[in-house]
Formats: sequence, C-alpha cells, structure tokens
Amino acid sequence: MNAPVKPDAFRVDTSPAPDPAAPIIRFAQIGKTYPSRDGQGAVAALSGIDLDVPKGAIVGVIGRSGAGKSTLIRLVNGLERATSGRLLIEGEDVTGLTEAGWRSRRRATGMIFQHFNLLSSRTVFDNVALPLEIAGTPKAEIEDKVARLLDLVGLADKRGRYPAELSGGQKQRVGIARALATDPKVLLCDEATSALDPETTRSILALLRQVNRDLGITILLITHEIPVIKEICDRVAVIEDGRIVEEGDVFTVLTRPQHPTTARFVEAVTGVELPAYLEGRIRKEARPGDQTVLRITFTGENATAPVISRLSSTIGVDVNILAGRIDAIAGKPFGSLLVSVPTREPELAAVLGALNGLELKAEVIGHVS
Ligand SMILES: Nc1ncnc2c1ncn2[C@@H]1O[C@H](COP(=O)(O)OP(=O)(O)OP(=O)(O)O)[C@@H](O)[C@H]1O
Repeated sequence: MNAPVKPDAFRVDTSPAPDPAAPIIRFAQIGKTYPSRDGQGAVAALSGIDLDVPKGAIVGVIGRSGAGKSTLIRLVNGLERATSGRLLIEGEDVTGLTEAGWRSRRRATGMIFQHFNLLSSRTVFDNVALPLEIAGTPKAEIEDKVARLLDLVGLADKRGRYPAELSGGQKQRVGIARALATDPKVLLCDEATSALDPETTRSILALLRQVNRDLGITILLITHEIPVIKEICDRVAVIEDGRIVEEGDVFTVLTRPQHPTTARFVEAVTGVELPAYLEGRIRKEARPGDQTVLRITFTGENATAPVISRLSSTIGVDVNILAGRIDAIAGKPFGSLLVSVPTREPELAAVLGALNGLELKAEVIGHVS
C-alpha cells in the first residue's frame, strides 16, 4: 500500500531553484565607512568592492596592513555592517539582516583567528564543544562530534589539555575544530597562520586544504603573505586602500601580475638579489672578455632545466647560474634566475634571441669580468 500523501506534497514551490553555479558569497559594490577614531570625519575602509567567492573554492584576499582585509572578512559574519552595496550569502541578501538574523546565519560560517581566541580556562575538548553548547546540542551528540573533530585535526590525545599547554599550531588546530563544530558551509580565516613558523604554517594550510576538499567547505581567507595564497588558494583578490586592484585565478595573477602592488607581493617570493660578492664588481659598460649578467624570469610556461641546457647544448654557450629563486604553482615553475653568459658576439645575441624565442623575459643587469 502506498504511504498516505501529505497535504504539503501538492504545494507548488514557487521560489526560484538555487543556482548551483552561483557564488556562495557575493560582495556587490560594497563600501564601509567608519567614523574616524578622533571623532573628526570618517575613514573609508572599503569602497566599491565587487568580489565573488565560488562555492567550494579557497579564495584569498591579500593586502598590506590597513588595506581593509579585516573589515572585508568581518562583513561575512556580521561583525561589521556595510555602509553601501549589497552582500549576498548563499543567494540571500544579508545586507540589512538584524542581529537576531545574524545569530542563526553565523552558524553557517566558522571563523579562525591569528591569535586563536581560545578560552584559557577551558580544556581543548570544552573549547571545541562551546559552539555546540550554545546551540543547545544534546550532551551525547557533543561528545561524539567533538571526538570526531579532534580526530580530524589530529588532537585526539590532547582533549583534556588546556590552551597554555599547547603549541601555536596545536592551538590553531583547536580553533579549526571549534570553527567546524556547527557544520559551517564557509570557513573564514583571519591571518590564521601569521603567528606560526613556516613549517607549522604549512601543516595548518594542509589541514585547511583537507577541510576544503573532504568536507566541501568554502574558505575565504585574508593574509599579507603571498606564500599562503600560493600554497592553498584557487583564487586571489589583491586589496589596497579599500579597493580590489586585481583579482583572478592564482596561477594567472601570480605569474602575470598586472598591478604594481601585486607585482611587489609576487617579487617577495620570486625576486632574486644580486649575490653580495658581485655587487661591487658589476659594471654598466662591457669590456672585452666580460660576462654579461642576465635576469631570466620564468612565468610558469617554460621549464627551467630545458632552457638552461638548450642554451648550453644547442647554442654552445656556457651558462653560469649565479642565483635563483624558482617556485612552482600548479607544478609549473615561476621565479627568476640570475645567470652569466659571455658578453662577446655573436654568442650574447644568440642567447638573447633564444630566450626571446622561448618567450622568457631576459634583462641585462650588467657586466662582470
Ligand atoms: N573600528 C574602526 N574605527 C575606525 N577606523 C577603523 C576601524 N577599524 C578599521 N579602521 C580603519 O579602516 C581601515 C582598514 O582597516 P582593516 O583593519 O580592515 O585593515 P587590514 O587590512 O585588516 O589591516 P591589518 O592587517 O593591519 O589588520 C584602516 O584605515 C583602519 O584604520
């Protein structure tokens, strides 16, 4: 026998079907002005921000101190309110949401912080349990969920410890477990690795990547460190003076930065200085028998090894590598190499021609004997 049909089954749903391709967060012409701290006038922290955060992506916002990063991220969980524009989360316009509306919305958004924000008087277990207690979750369910979360972040054996007994990386793992307790769809990361050493940073970023991939949680992070962007983000927005000056997929933005601010951030990881022993010896004018120092910039399209070996084997020129900083994004090299090659012709012209043919940027830095 068929199950009795509930009256609701005949009700036609007239609300528009959710668009699976729609961004999970959309900033549309968002502006935020604070009254200035001295009470005289106003500070425009954000102006005309247009930014989409695709569902399931990891999006990074990078900028220097005061650029507006914290303000931007704090809008997403209602800790700040926009003064103009519209903010949409999961298609819902949250711009005018009341505090009560935000209270339930915040459950769909976890957040982690630079200084972890753990309660020192609570154990690891109790810190992670806190959002569940606030939500009125039954005790047995809390026990089960917190145990699973501590497993996920690799802290099952630390459940009875207090924050003061943990390393920075372990504290951030507690922060991540706590942020995931309410099954958020979005995780906001506010400079989450800025207080950590490089190795711990890598392990936390790997955990965030795992959370994104395995749990399908969208991540919006803010940082002033380009390695963080390079390591885990799919997309990046560069913010300066409250405006987004460049935005796109990480590979394109990092390998072909269009804005000077982006270029400066990228240079910090790919730029290479002239070695100290050459600094005093480098000259503008070439003399007979000199070596020419070139900076070759790799933008991800050409592998470094074939380039160098091609110069040596096919053109018959000896290439000395003086310094280099080559990184990889999506398995493709990007960075720069300082090399020296003979100044005499036709070798130098052949080298520059070959590099040009490979669409590599080559700059003459100077000459050394
Ligand atoms: N509550 C506030 N009252 C007044 N001005 C503020 C307030 N919060 C931020 N600002 C100002 O807004 C601008 C953007 O600040 P915000 O903290 O968003 O930048 P940020 O990029 O996160 O900087 P940092 O990395 O130093 O935290 C700055 O000029 C800042 O001084």
